[in-house]
Formats: sequence, structure tokens, C-alpha cells
Amino acid sequence: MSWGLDNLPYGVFSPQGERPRVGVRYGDKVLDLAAALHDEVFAAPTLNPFMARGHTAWRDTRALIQNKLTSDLTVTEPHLIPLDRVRLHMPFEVADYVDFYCSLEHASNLGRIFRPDAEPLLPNWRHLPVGYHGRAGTVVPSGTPVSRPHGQLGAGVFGPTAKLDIEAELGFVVGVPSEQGSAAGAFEEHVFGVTLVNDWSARDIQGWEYVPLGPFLGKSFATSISPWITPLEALPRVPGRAQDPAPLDYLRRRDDWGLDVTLEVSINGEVVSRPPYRGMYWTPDQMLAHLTVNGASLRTGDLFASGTVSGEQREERGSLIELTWNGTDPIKLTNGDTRTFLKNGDTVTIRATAGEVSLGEVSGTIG
Ligand SMILES: O=C(O)/C=C/C(=O)CC(=O)CC(=O)O
Ligand SMILES: [Ca+2]
Ligand SMILES: [Mg+2]
Repeated sequence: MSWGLDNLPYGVFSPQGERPRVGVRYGDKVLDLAAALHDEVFAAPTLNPFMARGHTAWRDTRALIQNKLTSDLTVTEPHLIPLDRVRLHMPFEVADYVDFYCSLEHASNLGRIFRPDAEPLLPNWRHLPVGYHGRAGTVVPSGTPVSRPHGQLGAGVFGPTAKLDIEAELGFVVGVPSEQGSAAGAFEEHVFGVTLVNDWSARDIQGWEYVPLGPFLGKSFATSISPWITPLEALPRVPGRAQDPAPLDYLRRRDDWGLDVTLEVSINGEVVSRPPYRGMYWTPDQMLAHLTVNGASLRTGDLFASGTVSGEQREERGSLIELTWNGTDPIKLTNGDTRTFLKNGDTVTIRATAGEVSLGEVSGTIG
């Protein structure tokens, strides 16, 4: 069965007329954890209090749920609610949101497009995972409509963006906070799980505003995440991609944190790309080490995303600016339509799987 015992992602749901609370997805049902486990932490309308409990509690709870769904199934059955009878909500309260730029292929493609006369990769790129601070307050759950942003598109030009784009990414959710000091080597201790991220981007606003401080209003209007947070334990890990030059010691990989996840991007129901996470140059443990190396502390609910996932092939690119080469080479859809950037009414859905494990989907319609 899909969404089986090896999957069990966490989310926040409410049956009609009832209060939002924490549940686990099992098949096409959601297990009401407060009722099934008699633990008030799951009566909260966000995952934050449970995520703050830490790695041992996460592991024990997962084992307990697996047990409730097998040997104790008759007792548990009444607490399984069909998904079509519930609403899904924002799964956690986002503390800070940071976005990295970890795909070598994506960074090279964007360099070629934005800076055609320079080397595609900037000199720092292979030495550190480049990132920027995003806007936590505009991270929204899947299904939230996305309004086309207005802004400056060039000198003296103001209007709606003509280059509304997507970025298919994985996001990592921090459960356990840290005091000032590096969290290098402590990924499993701090990071609770993984969500899907669509980092909507207005390329014309971005291209005009971003020098020299990086993305600002071109990306801060909305960032969508999937409703189910997949525990790290559910995800198959693989060795990270080889790195040249060898990174500094604080960025040295102490473990295999490559993740064998394949994303799938659809526009109006038609698949346009399948970006492979496995080939990402910088791995999640390196992002966490870099994020904290200056002493910055972590809070429960911090979200750090991988940056756009793009592979070597055209049909593996995780943004429209790459898929259409900044609009010069439109995508042809099977109904005869073409797309450069998004039109009003378009729905973009990003799904992801890791073997048998589904990470669900994040979807948004341009309204
Ligand atoms: O290279 C640039 O100037 C711009 C890069 C991006 O827009 C990418 C970004 O936001 C990070 C990512 O998603 O990889
Ligand atoms: Ca991004
Ligand atoms: Mg964004």
C-alpha cells in the first residue's frame, strides 16, 4: 500500500467543525494522534511542541504508531479518519526561513542566464553553500492561491511580473533548538523532517533588484510547502556527490546525507520535469553546518530549503527560467498550449517520492 508503515508523515488536520490537531497519514486516512496516543502534545494546532521533544521522542513515537497500526489495530481503527473528511493546515509554525542554492546544475544555468558574460559559477560557489534569508511569514500551505506580484521591473518601470516562475525544492524542518554555536555533525539531533517547497519567484523583479544583496521582493511574496512532514527516518540515504575542492573541515561530511528523492513538476496536470535530489552538490548536513558556523542559534520551526533542484538533463530542471531558457525556448504542452512563464489560472504541483515513500505534493494556483 502507498503511504504505508514505512512512510507515516506528520501533519495538522481538522475534521469539519473541529479544532486543528496533529495527525499521521496512513493510506488514505489520517490517524488522530491525540486520541490514539493519549498525549496532549498532539492536541496542539502545530507540530512545533512535538518537534521540540527531540530525536528519541521522534523515534519512539514512530515505533509506537507503527505498533498501534499493526498489533493494536482494532483499538486504533476508530481514530483513523478518511482524508476526504478533513482539512489540512499549515503543519508547523515557521520560525526563520533560509534558502540555499545547492544544485550545481541550477547555479550554472542561472549564472549563464543572468550573467552571460561571466563564468557561470561565482568564485565562492564550490567553497560554501550559498544562501539567503527568506520571509518566514509568507510561507503558506499547499493549496493557498498565489497572487501575481507587482514591483519594479527595471528603471522607472512598475507593474505585474511577466516572469512568474517556480522553484522545486526540498525543505528541512528544525525540531530541536540550539544555543549559540555550531550544529555541525548534529543533523539528526536537530532536524525533524522534510517538506516539499515551491519557492515562487518573479524573475524580472529579481533580476533588477538583486545586486548586490541578493533576492528580496522577487521571492518574498509566497513560498508554498507540502502539508505532510516526512520524518528523516523514512528517507533512504545515499552518499553525497563528490566535491572538488574538498570543503573546509566544518563542512566535512561525517555521514551519508545524500537523499534519494525524485521530484516531479506538473503544470495544469501535465508533468514538465523530474528533478533528481540525489545529485545535489551540497548536502543537508552541510547546509546546517554552514547555517550555524558563525554562532547563529536554531529555533524550533526553522525551515531551510535546498534551493532549486535541477539535474543535468533539460527534463530535470526545477524552474521555468531554466526549462524555457529565460522564455526563449517555450515548453510545449500536449493540448497545444505553450508556456514560458506562468499565466493566471495555472496550477503548479510538485510531488516527490523516495522509492516506496511518498512525500506528497505542494500545489498552488496563480490567482
Ligand atoms: O544566480 C542568481 O542570481 C539567482 C539564483 C536564484 O534565483 C536561485 C535561488 O533563489 C536559490 C535556489 O533556489 O537555488
Ligand atoms: Ca529558491
Ligand atoms: Mg519565496
